[in-house]
Amino acid sequence: ETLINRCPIPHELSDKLHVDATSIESVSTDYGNIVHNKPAAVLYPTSVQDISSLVKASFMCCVPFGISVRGNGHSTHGQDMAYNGVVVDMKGLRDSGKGISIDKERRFADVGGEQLWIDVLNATVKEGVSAVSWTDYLKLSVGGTLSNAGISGQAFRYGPQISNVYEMDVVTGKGELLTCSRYNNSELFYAVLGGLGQFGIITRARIALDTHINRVRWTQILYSNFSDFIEAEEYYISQLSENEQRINEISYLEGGILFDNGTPNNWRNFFFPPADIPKITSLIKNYGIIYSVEVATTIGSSADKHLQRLMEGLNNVPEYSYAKNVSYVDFLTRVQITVQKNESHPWLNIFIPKSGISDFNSGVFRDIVLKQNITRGPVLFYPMLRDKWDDRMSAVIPDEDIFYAAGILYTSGANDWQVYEDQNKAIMEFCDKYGIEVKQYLPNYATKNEWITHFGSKWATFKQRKALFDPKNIMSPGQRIFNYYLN
Ligand SMILES: Cc1cc2nc3c(=O)[nH]c(=O)nc-3n(C[C@H](O)[C@H](O)[C@H](O)COP(=O)(O)OP(=O)(O)OC[C@H]3O[C@@H](n4cnc5c(N)ncnc54)[C@H](O)[C@@H]3O)c2cc1C
Repeated sequence: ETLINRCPIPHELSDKLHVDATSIESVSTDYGNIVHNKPAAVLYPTSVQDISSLVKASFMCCVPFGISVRGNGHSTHGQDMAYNGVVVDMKGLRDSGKGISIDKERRFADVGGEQLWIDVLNATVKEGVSAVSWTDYLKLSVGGTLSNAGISGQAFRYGPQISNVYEMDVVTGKGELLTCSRYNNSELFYAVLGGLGQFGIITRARIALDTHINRVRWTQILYSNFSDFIEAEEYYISQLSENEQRINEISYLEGGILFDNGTPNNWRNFFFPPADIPKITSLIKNYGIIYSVEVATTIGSSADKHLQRLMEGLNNVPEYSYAKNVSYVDFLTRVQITVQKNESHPWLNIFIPKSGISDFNSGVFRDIVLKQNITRGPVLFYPMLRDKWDDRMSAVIPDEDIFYAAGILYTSGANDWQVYEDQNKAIMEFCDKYGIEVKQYLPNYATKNEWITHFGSKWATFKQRKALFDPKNIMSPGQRIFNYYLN
């Protein structure tokens, strides 16, 4: 018998709660294809009221059942699952075709938590506006990225996506629907942003917009030397990070590490011209590792001016650079992914304090990743500024003004993901041994003590907020923070 059978479920949900094998299977795996957990049922809500009724039913029950939200299933370690509980598949709400409303004058969009960023982009661009902070890949749900942070090459300037939210509607772990912002129910607002789904379900977020820029210059500059690469990245962000007015200017910067593991056009739709690929491949073979700075700027803007300096060279001239002009929509949709059925994705995403990046380069990129030579997939490495994040939010970042986001985005066969997880473990152990205080992004831990260490000084507040908004530990059990013993 499953827990849900012991709880009275409101009559109006009976058609929307599915227990058939196809529905159960569809939410028992995720992008990672590593963890597989079956829920007792899947809810396909057609209204916010459905979500609230379900959470209330669990909350009122003597033995509550766990409830997870599946935005678009792009977790890598079962964070979106609910063993023996109920998964709320937000697809149900998305299918209703509503959920994005734009206020062009006041520069914001009210967006359902179930909406995908690609749909937000398409809807806003039609009105000549768009969001300021993005993720690399856009088939992610608004609720899913706001529960983590939502990062990409715009974050150094505009902050992560969680820094660009004005207001939200949230169904808490008690089933109440509350509106929250910095000024109203602020404790809930800060808890939910970066809160790993622990406090409730985001059903609406009010997102900051700016004028949509039609075209950008998209540039990639290659360095053979780590310090030149870092100097270039930090030069660019230091020139542009001030609170300049956001008008009419795009500036995006990400860094990547190129290994000799396939095509240097990894992940990106199309970047280097085919004729140049042999030259780039031989550069990589020559050096073992090539560092790449990828920039997008509004053509003719001050960002473009700083880019010119990079192309000409700071202390050293780059090995290679390539630029083309594209529409901003083409740029934002550059990451196109097709997933093969037998693939797993044991990804590791971490934030590294600036003081540790040089050791990280030699100890991790050179001594672990290059030597083991199992990494097939993009490796990202780019800087962020702490002051673009709000420390009152649940998201956890290193305690230094500049820190780097590293993403080691493996693709493995279905059965050999453990080899990659072992490499991830070796990376974390290296950082631990050399005192590099990294923080996992999209965190995944097996024990409560590891979670306590992860949250550090934020743990007490996180726990307090959990007691306030989800006192029965109903929400997002797949994250294994408060009910880690379940999976
Ligand atoms: C191919 C790919 C590319 C990615 N690129 C980026 C990137 O560039 N930048 C970046 O920051 N991240 C990136 N991610 C990570 C991604 O942001 C997270 O995995 C995110 O959780 C996925 O969104 P989703 O909608 O698929 O969430 P799901 O996997 O469906 O849900 C994950 C968890 O998020 C929480 N959640 C989801 N919806 C809600 C809601 N409405 N209310 C409250 N909590 C909710 C819940 O805890 C849920 O269990 C990428 C992931 C993949 C697979």
